[in-house]
Amino acid sequence: MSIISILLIFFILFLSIYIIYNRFCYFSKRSIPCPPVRSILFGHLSDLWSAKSYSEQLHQWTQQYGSVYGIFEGTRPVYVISDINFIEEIFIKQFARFHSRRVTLTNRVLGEKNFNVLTAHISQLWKKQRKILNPTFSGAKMRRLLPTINTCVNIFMERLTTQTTDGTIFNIYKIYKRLTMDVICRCAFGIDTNVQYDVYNENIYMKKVEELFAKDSERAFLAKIHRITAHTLLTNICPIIFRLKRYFRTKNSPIQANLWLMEHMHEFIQQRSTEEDHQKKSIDDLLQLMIDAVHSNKDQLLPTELLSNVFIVLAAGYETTSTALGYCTYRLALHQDIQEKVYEELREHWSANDNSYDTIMSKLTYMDLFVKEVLRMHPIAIQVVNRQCNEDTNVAGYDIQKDSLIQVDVLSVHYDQDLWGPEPVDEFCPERHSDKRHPLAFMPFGAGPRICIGMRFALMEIKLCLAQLISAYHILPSSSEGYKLNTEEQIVIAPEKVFVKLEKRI
Ligand code: HEM
Repeated sequence: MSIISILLIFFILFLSIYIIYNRFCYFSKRSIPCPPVRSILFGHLSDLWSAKSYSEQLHQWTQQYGSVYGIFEGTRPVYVISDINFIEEIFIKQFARFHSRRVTLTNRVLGEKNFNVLTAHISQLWKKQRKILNPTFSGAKMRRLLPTINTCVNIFMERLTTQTTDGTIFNIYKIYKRLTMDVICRCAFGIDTNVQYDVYNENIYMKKVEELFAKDSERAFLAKIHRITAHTLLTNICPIIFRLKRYFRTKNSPIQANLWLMEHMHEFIQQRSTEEDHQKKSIDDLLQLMIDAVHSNKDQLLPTELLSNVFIVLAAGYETTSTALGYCTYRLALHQDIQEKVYEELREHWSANDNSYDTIMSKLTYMDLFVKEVLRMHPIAIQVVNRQCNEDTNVAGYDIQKDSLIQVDVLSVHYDQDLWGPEPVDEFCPERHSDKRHPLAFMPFGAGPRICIGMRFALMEIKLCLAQLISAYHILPSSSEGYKLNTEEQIVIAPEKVFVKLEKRI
């Protein structure tokens, strides 16, 4: 080897080390604290992926490094924030510069034409979709869906009577999953999948959606590599490899389940478009509402965008809501006094025949405080509460470079004594929500213009189900001592199981 080649190799090596070193100085140059970097390839991702819980790890670092600190995804800087003013700047005041979330491998594989309102990272695209979809989730439209949800809850109650006899301990979370799947399939596509009666676990949609959530698709090997190459010249390499892999049909990955579901959702839309106008008029589901919204809007959605949004409603509406119901039930079993207060309120203001939207959403004020406290203590989908910086800017005195990422540490916000005192933040206390708090202190559904579009839908479903359940049954913990939940974090932070006993109220 000539001396020139050796020098060249050394030069390239030196230059690469210099560039990487320089990248890792991003936060120290800005006097922002940063945990030690243990992997020059993955940055802090190796710590986060090996931690039991991604969100707990961020929360732990916040306690060590403060309410604004930095970590690296590969060499990409990520601001982890729980400072309320910083959050307000990003999510509201400077939203135009932070309109998108992290772009994942799934987004890249599906491509721009398949973006939905959750994944769209191009401002115009997201704005157009959100504008078209917002009316679909309005209070008035939710009112129309309430009877359908009620039908599903009635089946749920029926299943409870046949599956449980007094005193039997059982995992109610499993039954909630079937309920929310039934609700979303009926409300979104008007189809009765019979999933609540599917005792042999044969429902294919249920199976595919479970696969979708079984593993965090962002932790698959290729997705991990994508996370570190996404903002380098190698950005397209992982999507290309994935497509090749798909060609050779690798089974059971969440992305495969995603593609399978998309292909089958397509059939529903096709079927709906062949129906006569007079048939469609009698249909009250989200799909039809979306189709109507598309036609009444001059910025039309592409058929692929419509499909992708139909899919995201199914995916986002299932796991999150069943998990919220699981946590609510756990808290009711644990705090019998609070359960009695919810029950008393129901006796006073609600009857099974009066399932009006206004009663459920406005009259049950203690139920509202209770659900809020559950979601404060058990926020579910907090990894998605992130924003990407699309233009260099200054936020609260910090210079933020284009392409860096902002991740909100929601756990630290929800457990901040200054925001949630004077009662200790580890105490379950629904009443604390009666006091006026900073609007961004409560972020289970995110915040700002990109807040969860299905929030109203989810709350309606949760409250209606709890109203029926608490009126009919006394919920008891499965054990009198050490009644605890084991949780695991994939895309959502979910309990493994929620064991309870039910006793019929007289
Ligand atoms: C308890 C239940 C739910 C929780 C905790 C939850 C949580 C969240 C969170 C944290 C976000 C991110 C918001 C942000 O970045 O600021 C989000 C976005 C979203 N959620 Fe939900 N969600 C729930 C139920 C639902 C339901 C039932 C649907 C649909 C029917 C839904 C559809 C969506 C969509 C489409 C987005 C993306 C909105 C956008 O980017 O414009 N979610 N959700």
